[in-house]
Amino acid sequence: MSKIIVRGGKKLAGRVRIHGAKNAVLPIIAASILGSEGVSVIHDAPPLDDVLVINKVLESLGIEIEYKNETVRVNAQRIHTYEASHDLVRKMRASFLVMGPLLTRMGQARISLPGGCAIGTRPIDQHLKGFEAMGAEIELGQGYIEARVKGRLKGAKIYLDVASVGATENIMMAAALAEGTTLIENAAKEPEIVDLANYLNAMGAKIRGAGTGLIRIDGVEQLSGAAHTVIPDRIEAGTYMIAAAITRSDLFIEGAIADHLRPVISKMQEMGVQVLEDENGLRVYADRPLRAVDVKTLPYPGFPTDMQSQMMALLLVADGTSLVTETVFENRFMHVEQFTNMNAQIKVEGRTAVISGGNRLRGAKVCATDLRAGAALILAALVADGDTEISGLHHIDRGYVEITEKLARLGADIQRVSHEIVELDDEEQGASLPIFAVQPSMA
Ligand SMILES: CC(=O)N[C@H]1[C@@H](OP(=O)(O)OP(=O)(O)OC[C@H]2O[C@@H](n3ccc(=O)[nH]c3=O)[C@H](O)[C@@H]2O)O[C@H](CO)[C@@H](O)[C@@H]1O
Ligand SMILES: C=C(OP(=O)(O)O)C(=O)O
Repeated sequence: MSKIIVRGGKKLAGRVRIHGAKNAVLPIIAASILGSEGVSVIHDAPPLDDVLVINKVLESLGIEIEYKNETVRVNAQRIHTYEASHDLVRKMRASFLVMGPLLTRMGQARISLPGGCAIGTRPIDQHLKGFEAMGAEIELGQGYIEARVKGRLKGAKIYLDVASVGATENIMMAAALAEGTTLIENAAKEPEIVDLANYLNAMGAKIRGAGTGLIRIDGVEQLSGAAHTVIPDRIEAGTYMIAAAITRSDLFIEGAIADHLRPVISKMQEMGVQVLEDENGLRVYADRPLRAVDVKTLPYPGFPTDMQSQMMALLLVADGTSLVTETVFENRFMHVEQFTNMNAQIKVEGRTAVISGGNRLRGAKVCATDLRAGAALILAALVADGDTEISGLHHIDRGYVEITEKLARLGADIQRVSHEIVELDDEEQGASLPIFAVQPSMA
């Protein structure tokens, strides 16, 4: 078992490079399934566990994948099966994004029910409603979903009951090879949807309106592999913006796109954080006391749910009482209990957390209960008194490239240690003792 140990109290300084967006690259790799000619070359694919999983899902379908130097090459000319391996799909919710591409390309897809962070029930009814509207027959088996269509999917008008990111992406990919025109109404507007549409259009698709609530897809008969560079990760960028503010430091967040971060920038400015926009990124510094603010998560362009826990960490050090309301996922306050272990004062009332800022945070043993909760605990630990030990790192590894090394390079006192069993010989003790070994830093 690995842990991150942070000794709080250090100022940070310097530049941090933002990697490609996890939530953009996963659907883009899934969309590569659609390319029946040529090869796709996807640049700025971040080295994350989730990227390795989606690559393996494609490999298990018989697709050729090569992943080197943050570039994924996908040759999907031949596909051997329409069934995605259960072991891989259960590891990551985004694996379900292969359903739309497989169904439209092969006429059939069989996928296990997806896993993912335990932040809510996360149904897939809107994805299935879209496929059915396009003529697919859906069968729900024990632990899997099978979809079939005779001939090609047919374009349809699909109104999403919730502006789901995944459903918009899955339906957009399925519709790209459907016969006729598909309209997605109440579509999600996230930048990752736009990135996916740009990639699909580079493959030969005809998609307009991505980034608005109405997306029009004119189906084509064939798509080919294409080159694409993934957008920078707005959630990773937002996390480092908060690292700058919470430690009262001055950081340059290289590659951050201000337009993708409007709600985060404006909330931080409302708190008194300085954010300066530059064509190469954002400079963020905090040189005055921080004010409490209220935050409500919403679909884009609202405040992102994936930044809620990190923002809560920042509100813990602000003067006054803040309200954080989570409207996207019904179970995304698991970090509250962990923050409380660090001496934070938070009360949860339904979907709202009431945060009494200004309590001195104390180092503690805490656990990352999901990906962003893990990042938020690291942020709080940067300013806590004493040492904080964070476990549950498999969550953090899904979405942050070298977070320990990046923060250490900026000046944080942070290290990752792995728990190993070391055999001592008879003379020493005659027993196995666990020790913590510091992993070699990439810094
Ligand atoms: C890999 C990826 O891109 N993950 C992101 C994606 O997840 P994901 O695509 O799973 O999130 P959705 O936008 O689909 O979910 C939003 C809300 O819609 C509900 N819903 C969704 C689908 C459906 O068929 N029925 C339904 O009711 C969900 O339960 C949730 O309450 O968007 C979320 C919301 O910005 C982010 O937190 C995740 O980081
Ligand atoms: C919830 C997240 O990811 P996923 O949808 O892959 O679980 C996230 O990126 O914060």
